Amino acid sequence: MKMGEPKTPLSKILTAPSCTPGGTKVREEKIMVMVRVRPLSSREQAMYDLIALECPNEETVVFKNPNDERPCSSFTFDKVFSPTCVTARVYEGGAKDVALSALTGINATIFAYGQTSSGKTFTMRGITEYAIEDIYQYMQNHPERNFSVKISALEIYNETVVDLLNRNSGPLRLLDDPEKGTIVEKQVEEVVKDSQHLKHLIGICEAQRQVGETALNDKSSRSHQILRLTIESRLKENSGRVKSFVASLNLVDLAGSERASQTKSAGLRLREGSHINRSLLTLTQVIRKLSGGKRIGHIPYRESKLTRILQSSLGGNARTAIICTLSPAMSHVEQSRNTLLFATSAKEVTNTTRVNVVVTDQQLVKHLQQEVARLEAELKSPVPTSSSALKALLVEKNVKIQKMEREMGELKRQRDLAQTQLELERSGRKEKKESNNSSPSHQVKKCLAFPSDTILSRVTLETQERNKAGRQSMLRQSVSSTDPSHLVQEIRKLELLQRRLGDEANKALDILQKEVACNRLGTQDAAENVAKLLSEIKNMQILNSISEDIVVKDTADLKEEIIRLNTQGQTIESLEKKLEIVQNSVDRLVCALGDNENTPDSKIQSKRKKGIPFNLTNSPNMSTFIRAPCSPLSSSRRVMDEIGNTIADNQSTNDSLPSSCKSTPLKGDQVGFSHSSRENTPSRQKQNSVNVKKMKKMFNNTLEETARNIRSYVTELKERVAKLQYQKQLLVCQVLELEAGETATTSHEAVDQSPFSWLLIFEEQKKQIVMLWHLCHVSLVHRTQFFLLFRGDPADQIYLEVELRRLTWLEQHLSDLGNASPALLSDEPATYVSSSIKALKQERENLAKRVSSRLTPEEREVLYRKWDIPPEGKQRRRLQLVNKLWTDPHNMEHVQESADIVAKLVGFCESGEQLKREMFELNFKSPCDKKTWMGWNLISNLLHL
Ligand SMILES: Nc1ncnc2c1ncn2[C@@H]1O[C@H](COP(=O)(O)OP(=O)(O)OP(=O)(O)O)[C@@H](O)[C@H]1O
Repeated sequence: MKMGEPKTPLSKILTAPSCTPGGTKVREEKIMVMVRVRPLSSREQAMYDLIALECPNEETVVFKNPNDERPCSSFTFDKVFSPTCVTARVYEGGAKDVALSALTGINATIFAYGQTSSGKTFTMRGITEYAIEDIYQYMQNHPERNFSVKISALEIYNETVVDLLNRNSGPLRLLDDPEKGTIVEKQVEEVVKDSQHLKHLIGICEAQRQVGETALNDKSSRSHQILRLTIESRLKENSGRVKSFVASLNLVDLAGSERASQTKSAGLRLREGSHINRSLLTLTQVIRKLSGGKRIGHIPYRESKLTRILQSSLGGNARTAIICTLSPAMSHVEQSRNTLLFATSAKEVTNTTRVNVVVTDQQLVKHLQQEVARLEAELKSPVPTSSSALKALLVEKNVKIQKMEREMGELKRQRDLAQTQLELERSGRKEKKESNNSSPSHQVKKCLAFPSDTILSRVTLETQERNKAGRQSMLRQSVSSTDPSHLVQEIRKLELLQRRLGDEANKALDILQKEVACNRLGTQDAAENVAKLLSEIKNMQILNSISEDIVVKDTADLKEEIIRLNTQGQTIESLEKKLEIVQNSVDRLVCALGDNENTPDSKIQSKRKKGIPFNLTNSPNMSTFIRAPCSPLSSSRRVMDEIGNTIADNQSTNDSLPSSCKSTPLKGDQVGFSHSSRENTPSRQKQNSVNVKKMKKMFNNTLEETARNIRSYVTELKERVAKLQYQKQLLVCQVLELEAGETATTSHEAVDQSPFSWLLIFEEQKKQIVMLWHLCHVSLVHRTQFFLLFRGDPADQIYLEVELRRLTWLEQHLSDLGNASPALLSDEPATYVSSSIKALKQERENLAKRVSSRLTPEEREVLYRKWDIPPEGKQRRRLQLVNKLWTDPHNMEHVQESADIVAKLVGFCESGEQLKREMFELNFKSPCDKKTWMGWNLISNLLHL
């Protein structure tokens, strides 16, 4: 018989193996329970006993009682062997695997349980014989290992332990060993030479065993017999690895439970029977307690010597198989039922098995030396091994894992995106081939659909260069499907806008000039500057007039259009230069106004300036200026209100003031005298003088602010021109591409069409935008919307570019203001920055209020832990959390997390409101520049009237 490796039926393995500290595997396994029904004995047949048991299949046994009307009860087990099954089949059916486990270092126990004369000894003899054969066969098949087999044997007779290999030793004591469990003191253990020797020794044990005759069995075993084979196996070549195992195979033939009435026992046999029944009862109780699954409460192992010795096999470190033997006779039905109930409990008992590794002295010494060396090294170097340090390492590891998972997610996203782009590109090419006259692409429409009041940032060479490659690629894609007449119409619309801008600039400067002239305000320099401005703006108008003569035809001649646009390109550049000059002029004007008081000239003119407030009320454009450049909350409005109040006060104290004084411009130095002619008291003089000074100061402030607003206005004009120029460039590119035709397009297709190149540009732009948001104190909600919406789709390109330009300009503008002359500084940069910071602070506070309602307590707790927010802090935890959002522009992981949290707080996803690109419409409004844009809107609206 060829020996295979011992196997465990899968159904018996409850849990996956896990590692013990010693490195061996531990697994839980239920006791294997088999039932064997013997044939009717000759005695039973002679008594015409009926068969009460049937085995319909290999797992079921059924009671069949013709005299009983109760329904048949059936029992299922791992294996059921009918009376026709030979012992070899019983062995192969389950006992074999268990027996051979001992060869691989796993303890094993096989025992037979059943009433007297049910066939326990008959079965166990056969099992032992087959096991011995297989064990030695296995050894032969594994020459690389050295095996050693030892045998010990004992019987428990009337609760006395007797050594079957040394009967003269008398009763043996049971001892408790902390490592080995229960051991039998002074028990002889014979080293087995070979299988024959083993069989011989087992024969001696059999011969030594207490056997007696009963009414049911001529050779009834009156004791429990335990044969123990201890098998040690070691690899012949010792490679330093632990490769030695040791395990015991217990082959247990129990004495049979018996009824005195049936066995007709008396005297000695009766006493034996009572001991047997008592120890079997304890076994039954142990099994029943263990079968509950949980080892709660006391397991009465110690109540019998049998259960003490078998303790490790019952719920301990051993694979156990129980063969329950049954007589099929009707006369033994009750005993058989008890046996089956025992078997049913036994199949619920779980053992925990592991490989018993033998560590040789040599290996132990080597291992200990290594351990000592390791401990010494630890002592020398202060490596953190404390639990807190380990915890920190664990956290760090988890963070790394999370990061890697996120990176993986991002990579997957990029891969999917690239694939989608590739597919789009392919289908695009296909469509392009099919029709060259398709409708304008969505992308181009978006490029051209700039709202008229969109404010674009200044076009810088750097930003153009930065994304030139990507943009051109996009343009190439869009051009081929653009209707030429549509392009020309768009160009015309832009030109119209451009002309209107020129008009607006002109009107604004005209107003300024009138004010200055009317009020004789400022120095000679200021007047000159204004005059200069006027001529400059007129110059711009001349440039613009070039395009006014051109009539838009329904069908555009593209060649003409290109030539014209090329010329226009130059004029736009000129216009931009002119605006630059205008802006500088306004700057000088503001400087002149600011310096006015400090110059010698200003002292000379100070007397004249005392009359300015009164003159100002008669200025034809005064109302315009009060309303125009400043918001209703602006300082100029407040100043004018104060002036009005002062005048009212004066008027109330002086009703007889000549009406002409209220409407006719007066010389500054006349003001004081005018009042003093009526009530020329020193106190009144002093009061008037204070009022005039106050008014003068306030008026100067008003003018300065006005000039600054004009400067902002001109800056905005420049922005618009920049935008127009950019749009024109786009259109010129498109027209040129169209003109170049299919050949050029095809040759371009090979260049820079890769979606990956766009993704690189996208990532770069995204980082720049995030940094600029941070520098410009842009709203967190805006950042979140933008960040979550634009994820790298090629159609996002125009939005990213516009945002980048707007922010670049804003940041540049803020730093320009910071570097401007002291006169310019005043409170403007402070207003810009402080108002945006204030708005951001307010926004954070509002978001913090949503933390409790939008996040569950668990989510909050996770976030507090993740973002390192202590329970006790100066601020409330939710505000601390929100204050940490969007604070690290260098860390894209932080940015992503911040966006996710803000999105949740604001409810972008829940509300079902999908974020749409169109919501941006290239028309971003930043909270930090509200005042400036408000002013601009007011001026703009006014001038359009
Ligand atoms: N499966 C079987 N096939 C044929 N004969 C069997 C079978 N099982 C047992 N016998 C016979 O039944 C008789 C009783 O068997 P056995 O001594 O093994 O019972 P037992 O359970 O050990 O009894 P006890 O507990 O009294 O020692 C024996 O003569 C044996 O040969």
